[in-house]
Amino acid sequence: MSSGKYDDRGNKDLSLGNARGMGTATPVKQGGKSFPSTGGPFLAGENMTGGYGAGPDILHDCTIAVDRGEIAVIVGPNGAGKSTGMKAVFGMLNLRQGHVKLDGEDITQLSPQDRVAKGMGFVPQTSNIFTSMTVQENLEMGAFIRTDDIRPTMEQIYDLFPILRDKRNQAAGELSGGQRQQVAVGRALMTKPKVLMLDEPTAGVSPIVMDELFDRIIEVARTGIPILMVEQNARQALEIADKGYVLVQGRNAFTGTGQELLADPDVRKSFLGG
Ligand SMILES: Nc1ncnc2c1ncn2[C@@H]1O[C@H](COP(=O)(O)OP(=O)(O)OP(=O)(O)O)[C@@H](O)[C@H]1O
Repeated sequence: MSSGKYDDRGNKDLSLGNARGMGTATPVKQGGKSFPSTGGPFLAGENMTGGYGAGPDILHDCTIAVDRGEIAVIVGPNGAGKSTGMKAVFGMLNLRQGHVKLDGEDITQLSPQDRVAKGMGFVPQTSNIFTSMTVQENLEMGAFIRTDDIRPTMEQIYDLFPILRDKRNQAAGELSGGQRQQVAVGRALMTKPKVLMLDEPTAGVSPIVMDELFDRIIEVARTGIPILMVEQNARQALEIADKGYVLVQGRNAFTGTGQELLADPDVRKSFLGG
């Protein structure tokens, strides 16, 4: 398994303001146990409280964020509100309290479409590809907001996911689970996002395919795109995470670096199977 510390591996794009080592280390002020963190996340949902429609609150003062050049992972039990937190950051929930900030700008009131135009890419957990369209058509659909030449981006995506080049004329619905997830991530990359959000990118795939997908995700992060993702495979995901959030019942229970969370006895006992 690869480590989340990838900025010494020749990532030329990380010069754009990697927040690591800048500012003073301060504890994250939120519910639950936290570890020191550096300031200035690139994308953050801060102190979010809200639910679906007129229903009860699912999120309670919940904060999730990702820094420049980093991978942040959200883990927690089923029903903890991980997907809801992602939807809130993407603008699919009306927050009663809290803010969403992108590169310092308050985008809480923007629609999901406007957030995409601002540089956010989101791969939802389900229905994230057009199964009856070919792989290439899926990628073209991903570029719907662009008016410039999309071919160079498509070539980059085929370089990143070579199997998609081989299967570009095949219906996406005929691909394996892991390959479909590559189509979904590739489609989101077609907008040339500044930040990528992934909701359970390894859902339903074998451990080997999961490792491959994580390696590809690390590669995407190395191109300079911060990644905020939800994962069921908590231990493996925290291994590649710069930052981790453990959510329980819509609240922050533990926050720290991936390594801190993996080493924490309480986190291990309750969420990582000892
Ligand atoms: N569209 C919806 N309308 C109403 N309630 C919802 C909706 N989606 C999710 N919920 C509720 O919100 C709570 C949190 O669900 P959510 O899917 O965010 O959890 P999760 O941590 O992502 O879980 P899982 O790991 O099972 O995907 C649950 O009680 C769920 O029933």
